[in-house]
Amino acid sequence: MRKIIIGSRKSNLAMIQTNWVIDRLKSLGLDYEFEIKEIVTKGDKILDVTLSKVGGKGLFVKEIEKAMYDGEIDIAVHSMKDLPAVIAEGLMIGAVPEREDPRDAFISNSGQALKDLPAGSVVGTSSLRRSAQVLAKRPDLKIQWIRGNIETRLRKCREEGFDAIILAAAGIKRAGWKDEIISEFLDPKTCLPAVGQGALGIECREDDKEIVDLLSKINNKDTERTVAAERSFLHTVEGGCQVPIAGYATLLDDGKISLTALIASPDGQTVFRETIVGDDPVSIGKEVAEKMLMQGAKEVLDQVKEELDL
Ligand SMILES: NCc1[nH]cc(CCC(=O)O)c1CC(=O)O
Repeated sequence: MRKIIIGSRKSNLAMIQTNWVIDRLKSLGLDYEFEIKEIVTKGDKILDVTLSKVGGKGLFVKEIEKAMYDGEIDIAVHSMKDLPAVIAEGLMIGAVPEREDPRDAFISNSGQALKDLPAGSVVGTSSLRRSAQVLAKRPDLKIQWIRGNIETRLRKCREEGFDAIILAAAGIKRAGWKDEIISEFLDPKTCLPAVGQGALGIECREDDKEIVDLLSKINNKDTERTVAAERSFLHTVEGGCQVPIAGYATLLDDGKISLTALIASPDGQTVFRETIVGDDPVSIGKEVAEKMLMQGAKEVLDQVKEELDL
């Protein structure tokens, strides 16, 4: 019997996600044993600067990928939205299970919705994507950077002068918090989710056929296709840095994919938003990206990268 070793960051959410995947794999009833190996990443160590300044995506994955190359672990469970658009050579996403709620959750101390918050209220987030979209709707609010895991942010929200914070609904739900702590589920029209938000990406070595085969059994085709469209958009526009970019795709009744993409300036004053419908995820992602870049989103992105010194 093969023992499969799964690498995980030690945060509460990472462990919950890893255990969720292990349960899914165990329920297949195959003869495997599973063990979790904790891995500390650079993103877990750096807590004092905004993520966008220290390299954004990839920060949570490098050490995990090294452990995979070294054969220390066989599988790694990632939040899809933390994965860079390009997966490291020799590794692959073996499964994208069914997506959790992709929306952002607005949590205010008063219980008020985003539109009802008094002018000058302080909203905590460390995501340029969220802050740009909040400021686009409510330029009268103040954004204050906040870091830490879900529990830390919820505590800081109450204790450190914030009026509200924004977190991914998926993380809150997976971590076992009740919907009642959420003041408002932000509609994708108000705050378009991050590429891959709410989905997990399960990484493995390409040449480990046994694991590739095993993971394919917990893949969800619909989630895989929609997330692939979002990631194709990300891949075409980005080049590895943290900018106010959002992408969210859904499946239509006729089987086509509808992909909405957004690129904004950090102050929310300039927003490019496009929806495109098609069959092939990779082509529509590329197409929507090229369209937006041509319409002027390229200048916005270049400006952001310059300001962040990327
Ligand atoms: N960048 C942090 C991160 N990466 C994945 C999640 C959880 C939700 C998900 O799977 O998208 C979160 C927390 C958050 O954004 O509130």
